[in-house]
Amino acid sequence: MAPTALVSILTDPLRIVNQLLLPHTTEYVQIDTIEQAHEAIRSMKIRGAPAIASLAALAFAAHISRGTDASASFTSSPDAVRAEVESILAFLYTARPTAVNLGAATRRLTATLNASHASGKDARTICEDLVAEAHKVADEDVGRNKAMAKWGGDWLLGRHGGENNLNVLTVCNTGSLATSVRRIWQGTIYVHVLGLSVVGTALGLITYLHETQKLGMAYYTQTAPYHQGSRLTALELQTLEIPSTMICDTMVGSLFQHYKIHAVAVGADRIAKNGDTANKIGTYNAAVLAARHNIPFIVVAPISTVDLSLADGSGRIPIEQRPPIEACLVRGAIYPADANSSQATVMITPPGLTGIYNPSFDVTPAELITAIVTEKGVATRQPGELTFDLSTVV
Ligand SMILES: CSC[C@H]1O[C@H](OP(=O)(O)O)[C@H](O)[C@@H]1O
Repeated sequence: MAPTALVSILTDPLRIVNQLLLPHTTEYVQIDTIEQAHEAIRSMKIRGAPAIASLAALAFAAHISRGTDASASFTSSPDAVRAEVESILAFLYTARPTAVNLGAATRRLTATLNASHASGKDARTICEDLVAEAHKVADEDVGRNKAMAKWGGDWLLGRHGGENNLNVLTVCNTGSLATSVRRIWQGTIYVHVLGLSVVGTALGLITYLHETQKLGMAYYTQTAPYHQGSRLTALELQTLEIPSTMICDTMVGSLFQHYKIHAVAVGADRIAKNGDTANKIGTYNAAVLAARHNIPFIVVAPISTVDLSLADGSGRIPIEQRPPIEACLVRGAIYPADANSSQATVMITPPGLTGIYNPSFDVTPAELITAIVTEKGVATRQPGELTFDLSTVV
């Protein structure tokens, strides 16, 4: 029974659901300041490349709006606005290094600032332009996710000759919790309302197959150590009653040996010009095994994830090294858990353990990727080519 939408009756301008506590605890965190937005991204209370960019944009918009309402010092002149905006965007950009969407959003808002400033607008008008653009950053996600889901789903169905009951593996979480779902409730803004239909990127493709009666089974990896799969993808697929099977990260090879898998579909945090793709740690493993088993490997991500300034991903994509302690802990509930279970964090390693490698992402070379899907369409490599020409999908 899908739960009804858990909507927080809010009296504050901006809140997010704290994804560190899902699925056992649904807690909304109030984001009042740029610093709180930075901390929420850094600590992964909110995560997912597009969702990170949307929160940054909405927190930025709230800050600017409050400033103009309170006639803050930075609204005294266009130059004062510029100084404030550049400082805020530079700070937000430092929250997490790998996902390019955050950087794309800050560059987009900087472009709006420069255009408004250069056109001689007064301080308040520049601020209004910035707030409008920031809201667009947050609101564009849902429409483009639906477009990607259809492009990718139709491409895969075409690849399999109209076969029904496709089995698709995904890694990490790429549903509505990783993208932007902004709702206005009684005049306030909130991001992520549980129970809403999952769209997302790769999980959007899976949802599209389900909604068109073409999905057999959605497989997903637990995705340790944050457990985006066990905690978030499991919650989203259960909520929408999509047939799904969870596997441990180490089981991808066995799954491919013993079950018919029609595709692997994953999201992305940064795609280089040649198609090399940074995504959640474990994605490269799945890509190597998919190639070994001749399984199509599909990357689904919005255009804002493509970084054309990078020729390729070899050594050029910053890979976030998360705190070692995060690989020693598991967040969940005391077993047996039920709907009223309270949150628990358990250490699984000996106290004081040292020597821990904990990269949050890896890079999958373009040659292991079969298709890259954006809201503009599907790119595939030309026969014999090891890299992509992404010009048709950006
Ligand atoms: C819709 S893209 C989500 C993308 O972000 C995840 O990383 P994290 O949970 O650390 O933000 C993962 O790489 C997903 O593919």
